[in-house]
Amino acid sequence: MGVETEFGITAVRDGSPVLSPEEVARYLFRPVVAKHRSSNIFTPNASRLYLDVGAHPEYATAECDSLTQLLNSDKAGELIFDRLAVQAEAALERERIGGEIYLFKNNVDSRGNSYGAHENYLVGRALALKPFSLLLMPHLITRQLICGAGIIKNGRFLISQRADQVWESVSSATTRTRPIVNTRDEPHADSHRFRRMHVIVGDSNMSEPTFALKIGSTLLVLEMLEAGFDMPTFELDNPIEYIRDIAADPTGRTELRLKDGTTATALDIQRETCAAARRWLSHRPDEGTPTAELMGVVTLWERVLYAIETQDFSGVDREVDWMIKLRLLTQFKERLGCEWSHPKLAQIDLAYHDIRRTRGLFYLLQSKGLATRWTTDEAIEAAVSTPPQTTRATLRARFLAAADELGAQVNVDWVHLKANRPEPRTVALPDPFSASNEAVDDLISYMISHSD
Ligand SMILES: Nc1ncnc2c1ncn2[C@@H]1O[C@H](COP(=O)(O)OP(=O)(O)OP(=O)(O)O)[C@@H](O)[C@H]1O
Ligand SMILES: [Mg+2]
Repeated sequence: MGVETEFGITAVRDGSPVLSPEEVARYLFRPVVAKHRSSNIFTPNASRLYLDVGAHPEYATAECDSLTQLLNSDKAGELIFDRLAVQAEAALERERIGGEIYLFKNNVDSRGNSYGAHENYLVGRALALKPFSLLLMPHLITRQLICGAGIIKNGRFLISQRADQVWESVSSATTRTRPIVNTRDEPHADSHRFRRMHVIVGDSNMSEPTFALKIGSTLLVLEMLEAGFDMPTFELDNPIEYIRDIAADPTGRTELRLKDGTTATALDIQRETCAAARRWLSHRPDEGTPTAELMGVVTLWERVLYAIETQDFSGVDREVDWMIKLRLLTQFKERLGCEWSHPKLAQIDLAYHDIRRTRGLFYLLQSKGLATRWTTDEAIEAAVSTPPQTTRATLRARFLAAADELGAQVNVDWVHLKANRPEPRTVALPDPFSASNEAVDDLISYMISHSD
């Protein structure tokens, strides 16, 4: 699995923006470009940092094979960017521009532009992607109840940011029509054995337990579908039609029409999916994400659905992003006696996603114990410099570290490691689960023996 996150960026001095977001992003990437002569690189933890044209710096985690490992890598990306932001602030200061840099881990900017949080799940090649994606669809459109990040939009509170931004269920395009599952066939692995399921409907999460719910629940559904486990199938008439209605309804009571003429609510779909996942736990092979970890996911999932059913969020409003945010916003709304459209509330909504640990509202809540943890600062810090040890990411990291030490010229992508000198030599890593490889050892020896 891997998660790609695009960030919003701005620099502010004396309350007003300085420089365009594109320019701020270039300041952010300056040390990266100085070292690598590129703004598209792999980091020592084997993840990818990327600045496309435009203003949304992206971090794509290394390949992970368990949930908490993935969470740590994702959170490490925030730290990597935050540290670059601190360096960029110093550069702005030196150049007498000044200002503080803000990086937002959200999905919609103040002008309504949307940017993504993409989830990648490896599945077997034997599955036909389109029917499989359709089976996954009921979960993907209703899971916002458990893992939405919340947003104020057009004078009301919605539970998900991305729900408003997708227009199709399954397709190969990412920008034109924005499908929920992207079928572009780029497995970044042996294409005879594997597929990469690219899910682009999720919100970026600040809360650790919410991230665990988003990834963990989807992983469990994928596992059940791949294993042919007996789970409820909801054949929706037109899934995409409902995604926005569900986002606007924190009660989960939105009724969805099924192909057989009956209806089910979003909450029904979540409850039955979660119940199947609970049963699956005692059948699944205990590999990849440990069953004990997924047990924690299912237990939280059940608690969140119960809170939605009873409309008493108090038991989980430190764990689910949209509930944490709703609670905070409601306090301010009552204090101000204002409508949802009040600009102060929009400001709070945005500040929730500020990744600076000492400034962002989410992190201030977390430091006060008002947002529960799933992992630890130590584990996240370790993931800044250390790759996942159980996937090919560890080979990439070793190769990059050796090249860095030797000053050797190399090129790397998800599948390939290439030493450029004296003669170009490439090693392919088509199996993401393979964490040792003699050819990589040989390639490193080759670099060592030809270093000056
Ligand atoms: N075989 C695989 N199965 C699942 N995930 C994978 C696999 N190989 C790589 N990944 C993950 O997929 C993500 C790829 O990120 P990247 O941003 O490079 O994706 P992309 O969709 O190919 O490209 P782009 O964002 O440039 O369109 C990473 O998080 C990586 O860990
Ligand atoms: Mg990407």
